[in-house]
Amino acid sequence: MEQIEQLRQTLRQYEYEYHVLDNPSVPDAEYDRLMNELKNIEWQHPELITLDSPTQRVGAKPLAGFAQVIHKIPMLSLDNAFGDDDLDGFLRRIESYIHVSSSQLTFCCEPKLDGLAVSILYENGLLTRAATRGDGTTGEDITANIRTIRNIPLKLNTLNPPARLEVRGEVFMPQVGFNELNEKALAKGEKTFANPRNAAAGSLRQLDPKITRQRPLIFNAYGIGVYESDDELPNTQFERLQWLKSLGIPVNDEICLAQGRTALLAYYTDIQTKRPTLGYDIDGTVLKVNDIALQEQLGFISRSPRWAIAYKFPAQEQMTI
Ligand SMILES: Cc1ccc(Cn2cc(C(N)=O)ccc2=O)c(C)c1
Repeated sequence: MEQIEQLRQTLRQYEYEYHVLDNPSVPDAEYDRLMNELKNIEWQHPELITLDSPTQRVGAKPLAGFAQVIHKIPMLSLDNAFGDDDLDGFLRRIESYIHVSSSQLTFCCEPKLDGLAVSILYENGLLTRAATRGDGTTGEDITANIRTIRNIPLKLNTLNPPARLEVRGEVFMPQVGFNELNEKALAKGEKTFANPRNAAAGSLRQLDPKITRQRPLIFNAYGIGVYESDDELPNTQFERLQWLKSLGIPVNDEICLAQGRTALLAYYTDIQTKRPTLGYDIDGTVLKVNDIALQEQLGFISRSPRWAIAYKFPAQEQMTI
């Protein structure tokens, strides 16, 4: 591999360690030195610049507007009729539909991140397009802004990438970053955001990626949309998320498997207990039937899946300031 690609791969590895594993192997100054070295080489030889170079995270100029993106596979939102249902209603519907006791069913359980759902498309391993959920069918093209989020890889960490992989997940802003952003905005007499979710939404809807780049945004994947490859995907939700992780895509650390009602309640309670210490806003948990074939058999009730609910916490009493 030629020297410049070796340098890029090293920088990708350092970014992965720092932004995804939160465990850098080199000091910031060393990363900075190598990044400046790459920038100099590309400055002298612009013809060598590639879409997936670590230097290509910030778009050149602000957009005039956002193009529309049609989602081939609708992006569902769990906040609908059956979304935040009670657990027993959810389990009963499954049992009566596929005649299996819920005590025999394994669920993939994850925290319900309070951010913005996005779709990120990788073609032959390169990040080529990203979009908001929008109304589930039509979203906005926010590729330039998504490329600035440091824990989102511009290139998948695999020697044989799928022809097409659409990664779905949540972009959110940690509470510390949110508070710092609002303090800075106050100091500059700019508008502040009501909560981290609004701050994340506002940051992704910036027409200038240089502004988005300065916002402390984090991405966590929770699913797969379009997939085109000679290889099959794993058969369960949990294994698919592990596979995404192996490609360098960040997945939340609180995701676990639980079998049966008691284990589901234990997960729900565990996350509720952890909630104040996570460092980011969540508004409950998302419980999904783990087996993909079962998910497909269960399908959807009108627009909401029979195989998943957002099992949310009681609304928190509003802060009185
Ligand atoms: C000057 C400078 C450069 C880089 C960083 C943060 N950081 C560090 C690494 C690293 N150590 O592998 C990788 C990516 C990255 O973004 C800071 C805070 C300041």
